Amino acid sequence: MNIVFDLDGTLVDSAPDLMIASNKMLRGEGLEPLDLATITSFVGNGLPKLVERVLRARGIATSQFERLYDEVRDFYNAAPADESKPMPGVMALLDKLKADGHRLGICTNKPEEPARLMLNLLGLEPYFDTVVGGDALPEKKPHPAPLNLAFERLGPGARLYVGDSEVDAEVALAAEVTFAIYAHGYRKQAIDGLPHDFRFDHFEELGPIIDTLPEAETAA
Ligand SMILES: O=C(O)COP(=O)(O)O
Ligand SMILES: [Mg+2]
Repeated sequence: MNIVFDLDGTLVDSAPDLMIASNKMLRGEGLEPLDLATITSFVGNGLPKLVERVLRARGIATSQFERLYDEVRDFYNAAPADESKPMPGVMALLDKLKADGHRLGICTNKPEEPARLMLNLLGLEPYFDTVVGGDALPEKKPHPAPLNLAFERLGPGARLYVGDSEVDAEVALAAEVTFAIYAHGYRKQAIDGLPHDFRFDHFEELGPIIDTLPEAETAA
């Protein structure tokens, strides 16, 4: 079947490098760094939105956005995977899914350039037939267009989306695809309040869930 994954907080614990890039920018402005929990709470709506939230948290005028966004982006593109790691069990799951013949894709709100760099540095890129980044289309998740594009690129077949956040629950609903939510990502609300078909606490639980899904039917 066709399986599309979210990236930050789902496949990869990526917040540490987002924090480092943001804090390099803040240090350059003579401002205090932000901690990991704060930066983690800013992830999920794309890098421009994260930078916007960083500026707001440190009382920086929005007129400075373009210059400071470029700084964070350049710091991040230079080191997107120094401290970031695949979530526990991800590599074993991807090996199994590839061996079982599934087609895999990524739909992330992270811009495509750092997304691909990070995947490459972590050895994840070969598993994926497509990567749709947050700057691939004018719309970002939770708009269904990027997720639909990822599935269209994978071709016909049953569809499963795997993500970690409010944004992912919303986009799955909008795109009318089966949704599995990872319980230990960057979500802010309780899982029970988010629409989902499956939840899992460890990636070793996801293989058996996928094995129960019908292969043939094409999602609407
Ligand atoms: O907010 C981001 O930049 C990326 O987040 P996502 O991979 O969870 O979509
Ligand atoms: Mg995510």
